[in-house]
Amino acid sequence: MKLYRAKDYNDMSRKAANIISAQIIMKPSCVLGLATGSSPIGTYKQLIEWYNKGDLDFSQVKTANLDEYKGLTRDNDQSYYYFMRENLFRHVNIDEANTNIPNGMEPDANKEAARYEEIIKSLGGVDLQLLGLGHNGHIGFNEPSDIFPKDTHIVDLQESTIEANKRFFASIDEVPRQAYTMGIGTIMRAKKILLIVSGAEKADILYDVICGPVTSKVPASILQLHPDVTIVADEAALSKLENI
Ligand SMILES: O=P(O)(O)OC[C@H]1O[C@](O)(CO)[C@@H](O)[C@@H]1O
Repeated sequence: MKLYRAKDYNDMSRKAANIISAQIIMKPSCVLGLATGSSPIGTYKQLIEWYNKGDLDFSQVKTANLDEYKGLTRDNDQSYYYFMRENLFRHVNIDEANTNIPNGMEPDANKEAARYEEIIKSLGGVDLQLLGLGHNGHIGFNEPSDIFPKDTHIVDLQESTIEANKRFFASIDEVPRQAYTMGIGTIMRAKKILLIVSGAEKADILYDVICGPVTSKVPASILQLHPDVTIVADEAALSKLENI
């Protein structure tokens, strides 16, 4: 694992955007695995800024998002489809046909999981997977459990995740209870992984991810076994890792 220390959220976002930009410049037709949540918003803003300056071209880039809430339509402002459109896609020259997000409205979970896994395969796999870190150690929506789920699947969200994400909804009752997510195997098959972490409330879990045992109780700890992981974390998130 390579670990880069950022001063704060903005510095983390700039460093992460630099790594993604380098990927796009070195392979214009790359496949980016993308994430939602608060963590990547600054990274996407920075990429948009560089695109507007003429420094980046997304015309050949393909994307596959990690996850999507089950039961939210694309025009629901809390769907991850909506999030990606508002926070990145509509601001750059990416072809919508080249963007992929699980279909939260597909009622047949097995069918949607198989379809999404097949799409990632047909893209030739993910070149660079961007990840945020859940407070309970989840990546995508792979919650702590007894196993590392292999492929894309449907998941029951844990109370702590529902609690953490209720800030985006009018009330906790509106937070979906299920989501489609890439599996841990899907994520681990990415050629490179970029994990971004910000804030003191992630310090304990980031310590477990980097220094703790590899365990499905802390899903992101599996990243210790990936050959090409870069972590960009700010000082607050790294506060339990002073000696590293
Ligand atoms: O960046 P946040 O908002 O802390 O969320 C962390 C992770 O949780 C999710 O939002 C899912 O709950 C992921 O998409 C994200 O990477």
